[in-house]
Amino acid sequence: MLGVASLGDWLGLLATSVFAATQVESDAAKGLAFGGVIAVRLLPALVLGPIAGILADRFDRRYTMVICDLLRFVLFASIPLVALLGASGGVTVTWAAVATFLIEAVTLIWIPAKEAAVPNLIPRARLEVSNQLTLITTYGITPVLAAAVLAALDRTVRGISSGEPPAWVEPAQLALYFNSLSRLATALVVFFGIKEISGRGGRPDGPGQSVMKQFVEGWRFIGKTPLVRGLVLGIFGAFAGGGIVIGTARFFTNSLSAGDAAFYLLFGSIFVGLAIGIGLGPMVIRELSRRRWFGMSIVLASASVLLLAAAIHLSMAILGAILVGAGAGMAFLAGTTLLGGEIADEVRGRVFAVVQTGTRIVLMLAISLSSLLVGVGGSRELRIADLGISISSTRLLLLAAGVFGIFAGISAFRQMDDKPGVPVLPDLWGSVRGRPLSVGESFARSGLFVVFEGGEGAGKSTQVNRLAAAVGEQGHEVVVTREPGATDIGVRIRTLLLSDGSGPSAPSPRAEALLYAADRAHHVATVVRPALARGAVVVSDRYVDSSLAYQGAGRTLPVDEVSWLSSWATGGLKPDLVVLLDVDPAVGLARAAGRGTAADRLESESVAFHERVRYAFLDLAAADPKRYLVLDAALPADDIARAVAARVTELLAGHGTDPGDRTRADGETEPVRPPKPPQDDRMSMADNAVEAGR
Ligand SMILES: Nc1ncnc2c1ncn2[C@@H]1O[C@H](COP(=O)(O)OP(=O)(O)O)[C@@H](O)[C@H]1O
Ligand SMILES: Cc1cn([C@H]2C[C@H](O)[C@@H](COP(=O)(O)OP(=O)(O)O)O2)c(=O)[nH]c1=O
Repeated sequence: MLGVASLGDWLGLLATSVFAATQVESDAAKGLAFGGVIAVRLLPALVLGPIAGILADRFDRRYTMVICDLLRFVLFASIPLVALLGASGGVTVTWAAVATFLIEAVTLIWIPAKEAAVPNLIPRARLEVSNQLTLITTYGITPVLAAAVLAALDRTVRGISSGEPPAWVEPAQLALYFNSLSRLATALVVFFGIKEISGRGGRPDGPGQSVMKQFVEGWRFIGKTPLVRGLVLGIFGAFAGGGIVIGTARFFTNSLSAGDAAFYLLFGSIFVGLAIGIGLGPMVIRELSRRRWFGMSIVLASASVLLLAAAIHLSMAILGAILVGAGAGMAFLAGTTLLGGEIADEVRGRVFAVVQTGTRIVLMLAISLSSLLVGVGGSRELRIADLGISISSTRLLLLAAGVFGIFAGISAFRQMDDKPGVPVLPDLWGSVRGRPLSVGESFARSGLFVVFEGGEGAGKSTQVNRLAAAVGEQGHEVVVTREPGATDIGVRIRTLLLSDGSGPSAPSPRAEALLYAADRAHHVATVVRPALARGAVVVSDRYVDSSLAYQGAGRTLPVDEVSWLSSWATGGLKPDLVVLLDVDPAVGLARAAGRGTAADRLESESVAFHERVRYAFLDLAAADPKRYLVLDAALPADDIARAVAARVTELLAGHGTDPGDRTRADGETEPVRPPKPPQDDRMSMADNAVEAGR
């Protein structure tokens, strides 16, 4: 209903401002005229915005909406009726202006009441979809539709009446009647159909607070709540960027030596972008944190303004405009949804009023100032003859707006980030593919976490014990542990995983991956983290990499899915050092067989399986060489033990002897002081091993 009713508004704004601009000659005057019309249209927001918010919070929102719509019904209808009743041209035009002003004023009161009511009607999870619909009809489809409908109406009327049509079927008048009736319909639907808008029993008397106090309180709430402040500033920033693009578009198309058609194309592109952003945005980013999405969208919009500033061809400018629209649309959608979902009912009306008043004022200032500025500066431009580009004031303004917007986006992002420490781009990428990164559980950690990895019979158990003895001798608390099976629950999981040979009783690959992850989650929570928090050196026989190698490469499950599962299980805990004992599967399996115990379910896998596992381990090590010590497992056990002890001693020294000074919040973050790369003979051993693996 809202979408249909706002049909004429957009076209009106555009048409009048262009019309005004064509009435004067000089560039500066054009700028002034274009900006001036828009400024006048948006002026009522300044006066009425604050009042609207208080009305929405103080009185029954349903009655506010119904009264506003009835007023608009009368006002819209009055414009053509005055002319029909035979008023003189001057009176008609004056009344049209007065009525438009009044309609604008009433709309200002209607919107916050409606916006504040919506979150009460719709479950939170559906809020985004509802906003999507409202915004896309208001900003995305309607302006385009309005142009099409008006053009079609015009042609039809002229076609039927062949010649000058009678006054009452003038397309513009028909559109006004249409507007008028759609308002009446909205009023009736809201009054009889959506009684729930009144909320919890209505609020006929409003809270017992003075209007002034309510006003001040609303502003204080916005200023003091970081999320709301970030949202409000971010939305303003997005509108300022959009405003500058609209305000400069006319002159910008000139600097591309493109005509009026190009201007309309550029203007239309912004709205196409808005529709794309609002309509498709949520589908693309899926589970991404909405708070992060908001900041990122503003950065996207601003960066696209930069693209626009640098555009040397109309196609580049159109792409820029579409992206500006998409970014602004997504920011607007995310912002509105966050505001609706996270702000208490009592202050919601005022916050929405500030947003709508603010956006109008920001838009007004951005459009009028920028069109004025480029109008004045339009004649001064620097031609770079060879490239055929002119560096006009328009481009400089766009450049400044883009840079400013990027800073605004980043600062909004920082203020309200709900996943601190989680890297931004991997999170975005993961979300697009349906697996957002989770926040690393933070805890104060002062110990050292060393993990041994490698194939069967590589000598991990042997080396774990050797290292534990060596570190213990240095006076550190050592916790020796392993996966799977270091806890009571783990022992039971281990039985499920490794006994029961093959056939239908064996877990399926995904079940196997989940069981290892379950063992790991419990192990990390009950053994590893508490020990690290105490400052102990934790030495584990296998950890996450085993899952990546065995379940990922071995069972050929997607490695990034297994990785995500493990990082969810561990809350992002990464080892400080992974010692990879690289062994030829033939050698390792023979050694394992030599232990005299029966081969378990995984040991019985094919040689090809174990080959895949081996190369997966080597790939992981090659991807993060700082964190890994790769050793050839064929070396004598004593040599290996010495190399490992040396590296761990170095790490312990690097952390300082007092474990207390290494307190940090752990997560996906690297250690504060990353271990130094291996030196001397250990280096050559590592290289040999990696070399052997290639
Ligand atoms: N560096 C080494 N050289 C030769 N044999 C070794 C070496 N390290 C361990 N072994 C032997 O290989 C077998 C498997 O060792 P183990 O530590 O149990 O490996 P894993 O825990 O990796 O399966 C044991 O019999 C052990 O004595
Ligand atoms: C930790 C882990 C182990 N495994 C496998 C590797 C081993 O074959 C098996 C048990 O490992 P392990 O305890 O090292 O057995 P052993 O001491 O007999 O060598 O579990 C995985 O497949 N995924 C994992 O995440």
